[in-house]
Amino acid sequence: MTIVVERVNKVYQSGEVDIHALREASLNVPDNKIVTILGPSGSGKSTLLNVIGGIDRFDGGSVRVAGQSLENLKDGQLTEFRRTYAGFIFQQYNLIPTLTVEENVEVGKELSQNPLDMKDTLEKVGMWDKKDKFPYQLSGGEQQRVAIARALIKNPTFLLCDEPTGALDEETGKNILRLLKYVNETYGTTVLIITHNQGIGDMAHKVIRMSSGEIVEEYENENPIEPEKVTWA
Ligand SMILES: Nc1ncnc2c1ncn2[C@@H]1O[C@H](COP(=O)(O)OP(=O)(O)OP(=O)(O)O)[C@@H](O)[C@H]1O
Repeated sequence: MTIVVERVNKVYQSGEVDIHALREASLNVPDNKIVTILGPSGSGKSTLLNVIGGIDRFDGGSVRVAGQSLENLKDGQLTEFRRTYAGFIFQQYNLIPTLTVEENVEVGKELSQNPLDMKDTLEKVGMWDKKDKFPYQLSGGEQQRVAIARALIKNPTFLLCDEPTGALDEETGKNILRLLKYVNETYGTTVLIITHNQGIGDMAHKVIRMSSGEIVEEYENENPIEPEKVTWA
């Protein structure tokens, strides 16, 4: 099991008010699977991803990822864990505007002790021929490919994707989903995808629905559909 989350709570203090971003959240993610996380805005999806990826600490419960219990790790160890195992992909790509495609991906490579080959990785995402371009010279879909390459070159155990197609049109978005599926199948990388697009759930092996910090639904798809066939919403 790549990821085991058990009764995790996360509380943010906002002035006098406590915000329960996660309430007793429990979840198992088997190895090499694609998991989609659905739920309304503010339901705790990003918080769950950040907890699993070692970005956020949590308030009780346990998270076991790639054989490590995150609640027991000191800050430096948590940073090391994040660098070694987790690849992050965001809606807004977060590329460094003053660096070329190759230099942006190099940033990911430098974080890893066991990186993949640069040319191989950029070829896999279809961006080798644009390796000397800057982000502003690329379309949204191309920028997201670079962001995926930056995460992928670390050779992570799992990819955490927060609305990876949220800024993209249907055709480009489906291309990105196809790439994520390809990465899952080729490298055995576990892929977690947060989305507001219900249809994306149909291409996942497992679907989780969150509401008010709780995981309220969890089911497995026997036959996940191809990304091209996803109903776009
Ligand atoms: N750093 C923070 N400080 C205070 N409250 C926070 C913080 N981060 C998240 N929250 C609150 O925790 C709750 C869960 O937020 P989270 O971002 O996990 O939800 P989400 O489901 O990912 O939402 P969205 O779909 O809008 O991104 C929300 O009420 C949010 O306002």
